[in-house]
Amino acid sequence: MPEPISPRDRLIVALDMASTDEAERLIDRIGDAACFYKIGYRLGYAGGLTLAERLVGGGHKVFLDLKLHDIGNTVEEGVQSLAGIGATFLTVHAYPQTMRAAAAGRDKAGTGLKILGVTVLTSYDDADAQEAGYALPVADLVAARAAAAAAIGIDGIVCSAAEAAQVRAVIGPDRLIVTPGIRPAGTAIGDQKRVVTPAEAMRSGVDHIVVGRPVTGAADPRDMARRIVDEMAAAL
Ligand SMILES: O=C(O)c1cc(=O)[nH]c(=O)n1[C@@H]1O[C@H](COP(=O)(O)O)[C@@H](O)[C@H]1O
Repeated sequence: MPEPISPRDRLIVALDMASTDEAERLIDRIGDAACFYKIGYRLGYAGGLTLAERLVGGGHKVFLDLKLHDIGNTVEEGVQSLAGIGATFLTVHAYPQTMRAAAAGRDKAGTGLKILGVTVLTSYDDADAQEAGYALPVADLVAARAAAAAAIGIDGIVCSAAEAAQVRAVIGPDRLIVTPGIRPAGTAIGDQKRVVTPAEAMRSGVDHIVVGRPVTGAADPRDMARRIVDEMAAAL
């Protein structure tokens, strides 16, 4: 069975900010209320990879959310380059060829970096999936991609907590489930469609939740991070 994860380690704050200065100011304000940060497109393309190394050096955990998807050789080599940063997680889109290449890059690098397969984005509902050419309902597509990820040896799955129970049944107890689309009660949903509260996510067997705007846009981000951690702790 996997090691127990503390409620604070379960919260991953998405640093979707325009600059590393802005991100570092937010991390200072949050203080010890969080220790795990996600760097995605916005910050990653604005100096975020250098910040990632600094954060790892300072004892934080980092999730590189770069959602790689390309020909196999490019993905494998990209993963090998990123593995040296010392991040805990890296995302790739959950297409079998892409996941096999990412697993090969991870294994060649041997740094302990874990690969997460992004199944179906939490901003998609069934109509969005249909528009993109998929006949399956989102939940079935998520389960199929999670099964492929597990068979390939991917370390964890990104999906909505709404599908966590179905995904857990497919991937077993040892792989991770990481869920964005988290909205504490009373916070704005924005462009997300498959949203779940922190407590519901814990009750459905999720390992980590990713929270961006509800924390980064809060009047008091430290207080919001603490409330989310407390809500998870009470639900576990
Ligand atoms: O891979 C991700 O992290 C991700 C996958 C997904 O399906 N949905 C999703 O929202 N994300 C990311 O999770 C974060 C959610 O941010 P908020 O909607 O502001 O909480 C963003 O940085 C997204 O890029």
